[in-house]
Amino acid sequence: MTTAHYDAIVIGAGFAGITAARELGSQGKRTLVLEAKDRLGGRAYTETLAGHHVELGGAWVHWTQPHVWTEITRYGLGIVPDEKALFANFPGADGQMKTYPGEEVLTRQQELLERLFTGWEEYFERPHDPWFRPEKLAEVDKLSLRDRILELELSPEDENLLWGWASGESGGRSARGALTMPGHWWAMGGLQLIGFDAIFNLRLEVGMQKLVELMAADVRNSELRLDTAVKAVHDDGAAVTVTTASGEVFTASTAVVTVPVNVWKSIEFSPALPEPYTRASTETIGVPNAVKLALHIRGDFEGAFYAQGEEGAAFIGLFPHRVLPDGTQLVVGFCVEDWVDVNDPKQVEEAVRHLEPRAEVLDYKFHDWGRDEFSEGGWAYRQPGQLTTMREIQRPQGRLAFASGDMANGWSGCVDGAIESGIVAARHIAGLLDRH
Ligand SMILES: Cc1cc2nc3c(=O)[nH]c(=O)nc-3n(C[C@H](O)[C@H](O)[C@H](O)COP(=O)(O)OP(=O)(O)OC[C@H]3O[C@@H](n4cnc5c(N)ncnc54)[C@H](O)[C@@H]3O)c2cc1C
Repeated sequence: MTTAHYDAIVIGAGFAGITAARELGSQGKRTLVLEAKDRLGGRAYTETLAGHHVELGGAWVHWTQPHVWTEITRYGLGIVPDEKALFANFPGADGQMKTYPGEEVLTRQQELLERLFTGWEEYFERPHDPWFRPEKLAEVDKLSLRDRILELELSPEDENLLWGWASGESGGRSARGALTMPGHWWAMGGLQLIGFDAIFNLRLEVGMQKLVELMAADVRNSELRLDTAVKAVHDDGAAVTVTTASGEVFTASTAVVTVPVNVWKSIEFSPALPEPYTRASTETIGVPNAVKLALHIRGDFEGAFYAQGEEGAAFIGLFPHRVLPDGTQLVVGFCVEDWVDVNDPKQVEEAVRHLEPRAEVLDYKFHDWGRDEFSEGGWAYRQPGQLTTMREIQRPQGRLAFASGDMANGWSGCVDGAIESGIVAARHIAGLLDRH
């Protein structure tokens, strides 16, 4: 049993946790960071495939994302764009996969996205304060992406350009995803396509996990324990006691809980968390069945491509990443339901070939975020109604503050939002410590 006393215990060492620890350390507060995995980064997870960095978690960043861009500037990191798609495969009007010239179909898809968000400036007048116009938010927060696409009364071919996108981002079904999720990103990106589209293209040369490691190296007054899963958190009003899965006990004046929202329900909090917290965790914000794959492929075609399946496809999309000098390429795939066993290379190849029949899979790496007990889901993608109540789950409880990229005010669902959320939680905790 360990009894050392800290100012704050930070639970989780993803971007939110490391940011909170760095903020608190810079103000002279002593922290203990407890991380369940054997590495930093959480949903930022960089691997190597065919000799190149590939991201199995968060990948894309952009200068319109103020918090992550500050870190990129601070550490002087380079960025690389993904390969531009020369052709794109989508389901055509009859539902069968069809190849289009890349530029033509992607422009058409973008025009449809513009229609989806026409007039959207009314809803998020101040994007970093999504509740600024509550009466307007109430009008749209109840809608799913499916509701809005059906409202547009598009031709079957145009609808098919959107179903794969909408269902993929939503985590399997376009009826699951709240329209306000991409709508808020649209507002954050300057209420225009260019700002929205830009967040799906640039990655860090050194890999996303390296950024969190650089930030962690700058955390002062702190101890870090990896392989230390937290099982219980008790706030007795005077101090916080944290018990780990192996039975170790740590105490501190406060704690910052930065595990994903979906994981809250798996930790015993006493007193119990208020109902909105348990509801959000049980309903899920992070998409429940997210598998991300990095694939090394070759095929009898020139250049990079983009492919998007129909709603319900085994792989919801293939995104171009890098064409290698030998003509083979790295692509990224997402699988959002249990329709394919990603441990089985034959099933993976079949799913890839549904989207691009000429592709041959040489090798691949993946991470199943849904089955990962320390994330219980992938990227955050709220469901209808969840934005209206999100503010309730941001509130500190007693000596606990909560931080997560899943519930940021700004770029929720992104690394940027995780950093924002870590800063806000640390500010609250530092204030609490200073007052006592
Ligand atoms: C497949 C995928 C693709 C994505 N793509 C992008 C993208 O392109 N761009 C972008 O900006 N964002 C993207 N995201 C989202 C982004 O990765 C997350 O928003 C961000 O990394 C979340 O950071 P966090 O610190 O809030 O949570 P996490 O990174 O999940 O950190 C939480 C930490 O808590 C730890 N933990 C959990 N339970 C316990 C416990 N019981 N005890 C101790 N520790 C525990 C976890 O191991 C983890 O390290 C993506 C996410 C996924 C999964």
